Amino acid sequence: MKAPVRVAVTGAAGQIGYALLFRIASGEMLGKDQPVILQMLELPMDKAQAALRGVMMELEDCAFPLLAGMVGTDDPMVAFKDADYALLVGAMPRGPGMERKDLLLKNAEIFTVQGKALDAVASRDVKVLVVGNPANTNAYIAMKSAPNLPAGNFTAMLRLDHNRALSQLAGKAGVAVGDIEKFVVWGNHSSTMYPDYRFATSGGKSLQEAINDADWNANIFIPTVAKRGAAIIEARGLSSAASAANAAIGHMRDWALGTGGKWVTMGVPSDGSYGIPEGIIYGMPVTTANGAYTRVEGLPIDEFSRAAMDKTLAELEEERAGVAHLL
Ligand SMILES: NC(=O)c1ccc[n+]([C@@H]2O[C@H](COP(=O)([O-])OP(=O)(O)OC[C@H]3O[C@@H](n4cnc5c(N)ncnc54)[C@H](O)[C@@H]3O)[C@@H](O)[C@H]2O)c1
Ligand SMILES: O=C(O)C[C@H](O)C(=O)O
Repeated sequence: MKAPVRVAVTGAAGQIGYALLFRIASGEMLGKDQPVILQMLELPMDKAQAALRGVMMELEDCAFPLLAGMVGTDDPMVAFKDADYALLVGAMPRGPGMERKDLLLKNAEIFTVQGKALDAVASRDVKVLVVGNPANTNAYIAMKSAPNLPAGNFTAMLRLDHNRALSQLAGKAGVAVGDIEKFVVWGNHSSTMYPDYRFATSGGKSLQEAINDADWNANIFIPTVAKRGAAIIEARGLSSAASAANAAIGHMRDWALGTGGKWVTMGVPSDGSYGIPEGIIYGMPVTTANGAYTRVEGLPIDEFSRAAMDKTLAELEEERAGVAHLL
């Protein structure tokens, strides 16, 4: 049996937390041979702490063989102590009629505090996934608040957008969702994101050639993926939770265990490629192996894509300027 690893989850008693923790404890994220210690953070309020105690009772009642320990706390310094993985979920969700960036100033402070705590006490190799919105800029805030950790340890979740797009593409092209490769969502987890299937294949055949419909791309596909979060809020009255947890599991599993050459989308600090200024947390195609991600480099960017990539970049730069005073 492997030695246990420490997985910190914030917002553990929230909607996503409830859909996430049981899957981590069952081995779906890090493998069926990897014991985990769950370190769960909630707000220092009676209601939140009571809800967290309830979640911990339920985790106990599952008798997961891989659950080697649990910590429930309201202190980030306890939750992140020696953490190997940190899933930063706890933040306010948006409601109907809001954009995710409307949450920025409400949620920003969470990520300065948690970035500092990660910097102080987490494993130096901690893999951080920011889910709480606006995810890219919150990841940027956490990264900047943790100067002693490698910037590359901080990522934002665009995997839900990636998965949403795969299902739309599979439906349109009449292919199996699991056969689609070389797809990416560029930029911000917001309505400016750019889902891009120019390079995508299914069974080795080009999806762009199979679909061959520029109007569908611009007027149906891109807006459907970009506005899917809002459509779910409209339908449920609450933002996505099970699909968000599923995306978080996929993001972390791939980062830890590798994609075997397959592309996935991760929000990662730019290295300056594709004209994206260094440090901006931007959705990019990556492959992963041996616990590290590698950006897919050298893809051709046509005029339509350049405009879309610049638009989502401009929004990220605006968000960054809006939190500069906190960093
Ligand atoms: N990136 C994505 O694709 C994606 C997808 C879905 C949701 N989200 C975002 O994830 C976040 C959580 O969504 P949810 O539906 O689980 O919300 P929720 O309100 O159900 O749960 C959030 C939990 O976080 C806790 N919390 C708040 N501040 C905290 C802090 N400082 N420390 C620890 N815990 C804290 C709250 O008490 C609550 O229990 C929201 O910001 C939402 O917009 C992102
Ligand atoms: O849309 C939201 O506010 C929640 C989440 O980011 C989503 O994409 O479902």
